[in-house]
Amino acid sequence: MAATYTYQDVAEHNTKKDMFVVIHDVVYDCTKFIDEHPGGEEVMLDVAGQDATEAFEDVGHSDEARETLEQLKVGTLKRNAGDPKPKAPLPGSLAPAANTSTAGAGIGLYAVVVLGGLLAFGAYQYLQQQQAAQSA
Ligand code: HEM
Repeated sequence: MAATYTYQDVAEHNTKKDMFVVIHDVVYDCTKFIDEHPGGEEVMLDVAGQDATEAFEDVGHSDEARETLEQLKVGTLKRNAGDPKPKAPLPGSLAPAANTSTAGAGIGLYAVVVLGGLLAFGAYQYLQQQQAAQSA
C-alpha cells in the first residue's frame, strides 16, 4: 500500500478504536496492535494521531518490535508547510536538528575540559604549597 497521508489525516485517527501514528515519516495503523503492545496502551494513546518517532526510539525497541511495525504500515507521510518538524531525524541519532554547528559545541566542550583541568592543576599546586608551608 503506497497511500500518502498528511498530518491532518493522521490526526483524525487518534482513538483506541482507530489509531494511526507516524514514525520516521511512515504512517502505521496501530488499532489492532494497541491491545497487544507489551508497553501497554497508555503510552500508545499518548501519541495517537501524532508523530511517535521520539517516543518509539527513546524506549529502544527491539528488532522484533520494528518487524511488527513493518506489518502495521499503511502509507507514508506527506509533510506540508507548517507541520511539526520530524521529531528524530535518524534512528539512533542523539543530536537535535538545531542550527547550531556541532563544531561550536565541540569547542565549547573542549574549553570546559581544559578549564576544568587548569582549575584542578591550580588547586593541586595550592594544596602542595600549603602543605610545604605547614611542614616548614
Ligand atoms: C506501533 C508502534 C509500536 C510497536 C510496534 C511497539 C512494539 C513493542 C514491542 C514488541 C515491545 C516489547 C519489547 C521490544 O521488543 O522492544 C514494546 C515494549 C515497549 N514499548 Fe512499544 N511499540 C510501539 C510503540 C510504542 C510507543 C509509541 C511507546 C511510547 C513510549 C512505546 C513504549 C514501550 C515501552 C515503555 C515498552 C517496554 C515495556 C516493558 O519492557 O515493560 N511503544 N513495544
